[in-house]
Amino acid sequence: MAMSAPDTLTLIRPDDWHVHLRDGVALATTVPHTAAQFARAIVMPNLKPPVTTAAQAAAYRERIRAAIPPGVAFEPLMTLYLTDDLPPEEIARARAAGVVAVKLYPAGATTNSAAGVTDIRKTYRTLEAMQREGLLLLVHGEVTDAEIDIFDREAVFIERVLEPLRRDFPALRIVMEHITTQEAAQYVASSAHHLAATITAHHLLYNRNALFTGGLRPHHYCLPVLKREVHRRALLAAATSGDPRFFLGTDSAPHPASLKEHAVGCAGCYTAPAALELYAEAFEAAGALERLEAFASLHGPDFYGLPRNQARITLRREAWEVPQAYAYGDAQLKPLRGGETLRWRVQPPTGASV
Ligand SMILES: NC(=O)N[C@@H](CC(=O)O)C(=O)O
Ligand SMILES: [Zn+2]
Ligand SMILES: [Zn+2]
Repeated sequence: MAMSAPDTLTLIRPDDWHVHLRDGVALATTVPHTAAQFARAIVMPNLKPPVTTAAQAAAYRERIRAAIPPGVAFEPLMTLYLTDDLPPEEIARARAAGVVAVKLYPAGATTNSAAGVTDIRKTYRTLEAMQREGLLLLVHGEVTDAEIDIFDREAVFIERVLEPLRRDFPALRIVMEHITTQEAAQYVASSAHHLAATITAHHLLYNRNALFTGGLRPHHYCLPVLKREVHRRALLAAATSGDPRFFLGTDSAPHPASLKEHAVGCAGCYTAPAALELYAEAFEAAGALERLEAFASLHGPDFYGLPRNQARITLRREAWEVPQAYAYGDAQLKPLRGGETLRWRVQPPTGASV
């Protein structure tokens, strides 16, 4: 990594291996933010209705491309949404259309997961096709059983779902998305092959106290929910370890402010406008800024079997205030840290209002 001065950090342009861009008018806000920082992004398929066919993924990719600002290089990498009856035949079509992965949402686990998988065994023929065709499986790794405490759902998922799944599909490449616990970090770090994990900036920066500091903080609510400090530290250690199984996935997940600040508030933190700055803050606090490039720009493409990017991006130590809100169609979208000052800034600045 070129670190010409401690106040400047230049790295290969990163990719975001887990992002929600939504659809329709939302794309005018989300796509410029993500494309300003990231060369590529794995685009989540949990639209309403979900993206379940190769043709839908290709059409969605065109809508995203139409929202990329002129002169900006950005490639959306598309995913399909796994359901109990996603036909195995769709996998070859998906691969031919450039789809790189399929996303497993246990039914009821998170936003727009109602159409998700009710029993993993129902998807086995499709998983076989994925293993054969080389598509990755991305997982939201939480069980949904009402009797399992929300803070334990990730660890129980590993034991009950992921471990048997990996035994049954030893050649399937799996990414445990947005891991939040020490158990998940240890499980991934101790797995010999075909398993990796993404980590969000907010799970590196906050523990569950952030949900209740001075009152209920809906903009810190996401799924999997923030955990204890011991878990945050384990995630930070994993992200900064240099272990190629861990890489960047923001899980930037926009919702209108009115639905976040609501009696039944939506889960998701909007971090895209300052994503790299937030990661830089977390890595710097761990004394590991020199490890940011591998986590943000190298490990992801290596695991996905895609080329590393050529272009570079520079962060400068510069105080700037994150806008309180962005226009989001007719609604308002409040980013994480809105109205607060960050100490790193991507050059040229990207977090401005759209
Ligand atoms: N992370 C979240 O809290 N929300 C995501 C869904 C998800 O990634 O689980 C969303 O789509 O809003
Ligand atoms: Zn998720
Ligand atoms: Zn997500």
